[in-house]
Amino acid sequence: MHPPGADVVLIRHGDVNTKSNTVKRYMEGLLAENLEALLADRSIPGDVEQRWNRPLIHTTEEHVEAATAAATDAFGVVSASPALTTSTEFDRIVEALAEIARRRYDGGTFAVDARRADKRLPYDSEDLAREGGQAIWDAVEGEFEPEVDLDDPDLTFGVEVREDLAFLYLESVPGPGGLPLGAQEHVIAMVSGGIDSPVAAYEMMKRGSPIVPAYVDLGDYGGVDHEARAMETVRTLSRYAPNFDTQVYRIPGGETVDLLVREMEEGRMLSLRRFFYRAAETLAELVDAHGIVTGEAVGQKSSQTVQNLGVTSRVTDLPIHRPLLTRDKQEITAMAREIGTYTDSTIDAGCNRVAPDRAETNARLEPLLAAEPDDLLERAEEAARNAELVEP
Ligand SMILES: Nc1ncnc2c1ncn2[C@@H]1O[C@H](COP(=O)(O)OP(=O)(O)OP(=O)(O)O)[C@@H](O)[C@H]1O
Repeated sequence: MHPPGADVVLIRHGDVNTKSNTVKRYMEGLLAENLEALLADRSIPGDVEQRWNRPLIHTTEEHVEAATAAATDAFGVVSASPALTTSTEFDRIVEALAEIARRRYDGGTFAVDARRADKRLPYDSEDLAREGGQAIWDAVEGEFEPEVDLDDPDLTFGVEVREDLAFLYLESVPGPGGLPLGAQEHVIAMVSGGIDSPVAAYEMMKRGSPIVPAYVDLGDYGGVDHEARAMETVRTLSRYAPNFDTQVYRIPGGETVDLLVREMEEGRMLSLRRFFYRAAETLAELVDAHGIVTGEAVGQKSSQTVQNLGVTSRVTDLPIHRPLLTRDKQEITAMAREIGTYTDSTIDAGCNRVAPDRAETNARLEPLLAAEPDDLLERAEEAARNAELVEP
């Protein structure tokens, strides 16, 4: 809910503030660029201004909620508030609080949360909270019995006074937090048609790494539905990163999967993982990416036991980032719903169809290498070099 006449979105960042001044300025610049791109992509009119130590979006009341929603999709943003700008004059702020109360406060408890950045102003935040609170009380008293609750109010009147402007707001909408996209180097995001991998990719984006999505075409074991689902999730992720390229590298894996199914039983899934990781490593070299991200979690599948992750990971020197490593499926599913990548389609395709009846859970490297096709890794490297770049 925004105050009547709201004309600005106040944006707060968190981890960016822990950086040195030079790094902070750089990251704030990235955040401003990303915010501009999000607004443009969604056709929301608004100007991003880099003021004090945080960005503002100047817009109109008609667009202030949409601009707030766009801002809280930007990585690095901890929260955003649609706000009304006033002068820093004490009486003007108090009067504006009373006006907001008349229009927006219709029962329950309230509190005033006032902050003053400029200590040279002739009043302090306690003066604002006291006089502002009284003005709010007086404004609504004829309609209902107002009540103050400083611990857990139903409605908080936020006031932030800066050097030459004050901002009044009624809510702080949470954003993802993290760091602005582009603050870290690219990583290869292994995306399947499943629930987990898009969430894992999102988590890396949240820490500032743009993704290079890679999908391994599993031939008859994948299929158009499987691929379509992977592409759809990448499209959803790209909405968070409109100024970054999210075309997908489709890596041909059908023939290798057929070979593994024909020639291997227990260790099949582990050799398939080794194929995936080596292909991702080769692709990373080609596109200058610096890591691989997957949706794996300890114990979620037989290929994801601690031993098996240990054995399969040795095929690459690149770090394999697994942001979901310790998460429960329920938690991952809830997150997928929140970021919009969840699909409840239950097509039986992908790695599940490749899995043998009796899968290895406690692999050792030497027997696995002895059992898998001799040219598995050459196949992976070649597949990555032959990857096709497709629009998601
Ligand atoms: N066809 C594929 N193309 C690219 N990466 C894949 C593919 N299949 C699996 N992966 C990667 O390997 C990880 C583990 O594979 P797993 O068999 O658990 O996938 P899934 O259950 O089909 O999908 P998800 O893990 O996304 O829910 C995935 O999270 C993903 O990062």
